[in-house]
Amino acid sequence: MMGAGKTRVGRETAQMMGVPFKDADIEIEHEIGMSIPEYFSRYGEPEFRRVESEVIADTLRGFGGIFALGGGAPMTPSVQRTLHEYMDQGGRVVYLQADPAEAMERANRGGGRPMLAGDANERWRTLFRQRDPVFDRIANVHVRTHGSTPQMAARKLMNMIDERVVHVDVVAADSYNVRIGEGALNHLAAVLGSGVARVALIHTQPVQRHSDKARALLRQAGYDVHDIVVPDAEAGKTVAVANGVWERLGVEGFTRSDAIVGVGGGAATDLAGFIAATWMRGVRYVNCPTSLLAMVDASTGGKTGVNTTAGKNLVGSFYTPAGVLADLTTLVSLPNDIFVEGLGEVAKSGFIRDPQILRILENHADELRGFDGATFLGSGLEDVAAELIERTVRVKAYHVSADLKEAGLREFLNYGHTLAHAIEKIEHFRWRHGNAVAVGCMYAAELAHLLGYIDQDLVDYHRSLLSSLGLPISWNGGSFDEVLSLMHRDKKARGNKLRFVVLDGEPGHMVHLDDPPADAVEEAFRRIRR
Ligand SMILES: NC(=O)c1ccc[n+]([C@@H]2O[C@H](COP(=O)([O-])OP(=O)(O)OC[C@H]3O[C@@H](n4cnc5c(N)ncnc54)[C@H](O)[C@@H]3O)[C@@H](O)[C@H]2O)c1
Ligand SMILES: O=C(O)C(=O)C[C@@H](O)[C@H](O)[C@H](O)COP(=O)(O)O
Repeated sequence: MMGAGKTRVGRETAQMMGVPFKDADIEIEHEIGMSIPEYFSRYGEPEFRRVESEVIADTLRGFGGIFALGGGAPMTPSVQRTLHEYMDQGGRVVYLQADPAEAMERANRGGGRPMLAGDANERWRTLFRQRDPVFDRIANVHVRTHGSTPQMAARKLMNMIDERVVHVDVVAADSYNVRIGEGALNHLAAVLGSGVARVALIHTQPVQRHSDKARALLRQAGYDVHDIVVPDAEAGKTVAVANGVWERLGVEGFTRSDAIVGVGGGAATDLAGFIAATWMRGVRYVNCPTSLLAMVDASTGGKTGVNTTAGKNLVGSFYTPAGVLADLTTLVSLPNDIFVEGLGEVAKSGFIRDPQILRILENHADELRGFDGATFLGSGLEDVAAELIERTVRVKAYHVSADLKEAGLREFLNYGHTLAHAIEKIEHFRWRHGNAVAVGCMYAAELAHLLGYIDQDLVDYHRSLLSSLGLPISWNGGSFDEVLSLMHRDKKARGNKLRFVVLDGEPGHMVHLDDPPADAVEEAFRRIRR
C-alpha cells in the first residue's frame, strides 16, 4: 500500500543483502521523461498503467535485486501475469504489510499522490479494502512490519526472502509449502489465513521459547490463542494425551473453522497433526518443526498419529498440513544429540533417492557431528544444514506427492524403519527414532547384501558414513524372536508376510522385498549385533 515503506525498507534490505535496488516510480519517470503526477493528469490512469506494466516486465527480466513496485501495480492483470511468471522462476513477491493507520499517515504526508486526490484518508481506506485481498493472494512472501523500525523490517524481509521453499503438490489433497529459513515462523498468520478465529498451539515444555514466539505472532495477527502443553517426546504420542487435548478443544469451543498449530519435535507435530485430523473430522493445521528430524521428515507428508502398547505409530491418519514452517532460528536451543539423531533420516533420504545428500554428509561429517546450537546461526554449518533440510524435504515431497496413502512408492521413505520401530518399542521409546533408523538402515543393507541386491562395499559405506556422523550402527537389546514378532506388526507387512524396502545396486534405486527367506532375515539381524 502507499505509505507501507516499500522504498525505504526495500532500499535498506538491498543494502543488507548487497544487491541492487530499483524503484518502479523512478524507472517509470525515466521512461516517460516527466513526473508521474504530470503524466497521470495529461494521459489518465489507463495509459499510466500500461506504461507501468511494460516497465515492470522489462525491469524484472534478468534483474537480480530488490524492486519496489507502486501500490496500484499489482491490480493490473498484465502485471499480475508478470509476477506469476516471476514466481514460477523462483522469484519472491513480497506483500509488505504495514500498520494501516501508520501507512495512511505516511502516504498523506507531503501530498501530491494522484491516487489520493480528494479526501486522502477515505481514499486510502477504500484502496486498502480493494487491494489488500489481491496483494494477499498474489504475494508468496508476507511481511508484517507493525511496530518495526525500517531496519527491523528490512532484516525480517531479508530472512524471509532468503528462505528455501519446497512445494508439496499432493494428488487428491491441497498442496502446501515447506518454508525453510531464519524467520520462517513469521509466515504463520499468512498460512493460517483469515477464516480461522481460535488457534490451539500444541507444544512441549522444552520448546517453550519457540512457542512463545509463535503465540506472540498469532496474537499480533488477532487470533484467539489457546496454549496446550503436552508431555515431551514419545510420552506425548498417546491416545490418553490426545484425549486430553480433545477435551480442551471441546471445553474451549473449537469449531471446524478453528485451527491447530504444532510446535516442536516430530513427536509433537505427529500428535498435533493427529488432533487436527480427528477434531470434528479434520481442521486446518500448520506444523512448526523445531528439531532437525521434524524439519526434514516428520512435519511434512501428513503421516499423523500416536503409539499404542502394541507398537509405534499404529493409530493415525494421512492428513496434510496447510503449511510447514521450518524456522532455523529454533535450532539454537537444540541439544547436540538430538541434532545428530536427525541425521539418521537425512542419510536415509540420501540412500533412497538423492546421493548428493550422502556426499554433503561425507564432506561435512565432522562439523555436523559437532553441532552446537549456540554458534549455529550465521555459521557455515547453517548453510550446509539448510541445504540438507531442503534436499531431504524434496525427497519426502517426491514420494508423498505421488503416493500420499502409501500404496507403494511412499514405502521407500520407510527404509530402515521395519527394524527401527521394533527397536524403539523394545527400548520403551528411550532410543531416539533417528538413531534406531540408522541401525535399521544398516540392517536393511545387510539383508539386501545377503540376497544379492547390493555388494559388500555398499554395506561398508553405510557403516562408515553413519558412524562418521555419530550415529549408532549396531544394537544389542532384545532377542531375534521379539524383534521378528514386532516386525510382523510393521505397516508394510501383508498378512503374515514381512515386507521390506531395500537398495538395488546403488543409492537412489529402491525395490520392495516381499517375504524374504527367514534365514536371511535372521542372519542380517546377527550382523548388526556388536
Ligand atoms: N510423521 C512422519 O512422517 C514422521 C517422520 C519421521 C519421524 N516421525 C516421528 O517423529 C518423532 C521423532 O522426532 P524428533 O526426533 O524430533 O523427536 P522428539 O519430538 O521426541 O524431540 C526430541 C527432543 O528434542 C526436544 N526438542 C525439539 N526441538 C527442540 C529445540 N529446538 N530446542 C530444544 N529442544 C528441542 C523435544 O522436546 C524432545 O525432548 C518420532 O515419534 C517419529 O516416529 C514422524
Ligand atoms: O513419511 C513416510 O512415509 C515415512 O515412512 C517417513 C518415516 O521416516 C517416518 O518415521 C514415519 O513416521 C514412519 O511411518 P510408519 O508408517 O512406518 O509408522
